[in-house]
Formats: sequence, structure tokens, C-alpha cells
Amino acid sequence: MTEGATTVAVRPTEGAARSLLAFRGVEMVFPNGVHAVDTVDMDIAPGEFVSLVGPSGCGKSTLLRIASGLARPTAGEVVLNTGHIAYVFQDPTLLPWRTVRQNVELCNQLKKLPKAERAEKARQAIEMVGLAGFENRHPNQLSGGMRMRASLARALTLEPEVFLFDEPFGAIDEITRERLNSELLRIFRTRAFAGVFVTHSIAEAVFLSTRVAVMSARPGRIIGEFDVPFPYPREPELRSTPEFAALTGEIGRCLRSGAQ
Ligand SMILES: Nc1ncnc2c1ncn2[C@@H]1O[C@H](COP(=O)(O)OP(=O)(O)OP(=O)(O)O)[C@@H](O)[C@H]1O
Repeated sequence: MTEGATTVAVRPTEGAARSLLAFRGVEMVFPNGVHAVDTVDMDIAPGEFVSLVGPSGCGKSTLLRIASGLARPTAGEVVLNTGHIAYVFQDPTLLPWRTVRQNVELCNQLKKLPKAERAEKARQAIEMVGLAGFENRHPNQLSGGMRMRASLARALTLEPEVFLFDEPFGAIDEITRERLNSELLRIFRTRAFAGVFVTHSIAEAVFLSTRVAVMSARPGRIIGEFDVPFPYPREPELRSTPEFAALTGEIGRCLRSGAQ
């Protein structure tokens, strides 16, 4: 499900250069004593697409949940300089009894937008994710990749300035995943949101991002940040260049050093 504008602290934007989303000393210890996240400081500026990679259970999803306001940190704070935030999960969470169009309209229906306006926003989002012609299908009539496109379209109708992705393509086959990566980049450049993307794939992180942040094993903290120098638009062939391999290798070494 996509989320509205709820978070720990929402402050008005004062200048274009400031961060849209900032983690300030964020720490998370669950009531059962699990220390999931240890002092994370990170800024995400407009135009940035930051991927988070780290060992399983290091607190990546927890950080996204905190950023979206779904969870409250036990120390520190998240500062969100926009009210427009959206979130997509690995599970597309579509309502099976609603068509693609009805699913994509859902958030704006809940926000009580006039019917014509929400229909137009849904039409644009469906077109943007390449689902035009499939509006009247139900989720069980779609492939996994198409369901994820529908989930993306639903989030896009919120016109997010900050877009959080929790491993959205993790359950999708390699070829479809690469195609969805390219399409997500096109949408990123058209809609100009700031992205935070959780993935287990270093190659996916490098292909998509302006920056990759590496987390240690639990309790997760940021142990390395890597700027990705490749200009956009990025073509799929980028993945087979020596420069791409060198950067993924460097990030892999950092990841292993913190994996314990
Ligand atoms: N509500 C909760 N109560 C207690 N422990 C939790 C809760 N939610 C998550 N955890 C634990 O916190 C740790 C971090 O979980 P989280 O889902 O954030 O990790 P992750 O890095 O996203 O993992 P993965 O890569 O496997 O998806 C895990 O050990 C998890 O079991």
C-alpha cells in the first residue's frame, strides 16, 4: 500500500538545495530487545536516487518504515521536507476484486479527489508504467511484472516528491527486472522524485542510483556511501562495462567487510 504524508517531523522547505529526507541519529530497538538499526545519519536531496544494500535483517525495511512514518525510531528523528511521499513494497498489495484502473485510483479515492481528476491521474500513471490497454483486467489476470507496474502506478498517482521502494522487483525474473529497472529510471527522470530503494542486488543498486549506501549486519549502520558517476539516461549495456564491474566490485567488498 502507498502511504500519505505521515512521518516523524514534517517541516516546510526553505531552499531548493536542502535535503528532502534526512535521517538524524536514527536508532531502532524493538520492544523484544532486537537492536535493528544503530545511529543512521543520511540526507537525500532533490534529484537523488539512493539505494540501500545490506545483509538480510540489517534493518533496511525498518529504515523505510521509519521514513514513511509507519514506525517511530527509539532515538533520533526523520525530517521530511515534503508532504508528498509514496511507498511500494515487494508485494504489490493490489485488491483482487478491483480492476487495474480501480486499484490505481484507490489512493486518490481515499483522499476524496473528484472522480474526473482521479480518473485522469490514474490514466496518466497507467500510461507511464506501460499498462495502457490493461485497465480493466483484475490482478489475477496479470503477470508478476504487470502487477508491480500497477502498484507503481498507484503510488505515482500521489505525485510523490519522495518515493520509497522496498525491494519492489525482488520476486521478479531477471529479464523482466532489467526492463522494469529501465522503465523506473525513465519515470524517475520524468517525475523527478527523490528515491530511496532497498535491494539485495548491487548491480540493480548501481544501475538505478545516484548513490549507493551500504549497511552493516544488525544492528545496521551505514558503513559506506558510493557516488555513482554514470550519467542518465542509462542504457542496459552499462551493466557490461568495466567501470560498472569495478564499482559493483568495490561495493561488494564493502558489503562483505560489514557482513560478519
Ligand atoms: N516489529 C518487529 N519486532 C521485532 N523485531 C523486528 C520487527 N520488525 C523487524 N524486526 C527485526 O529487525 C531486524 C531488521 O528487520 P528488517 O526487516 O528491517 O531487515 P531488512 O534489512 O529489511 O531484511 P531483509 O533484507 O531480509 O528484508 C530483523 O532482525 C527483524 O527480524
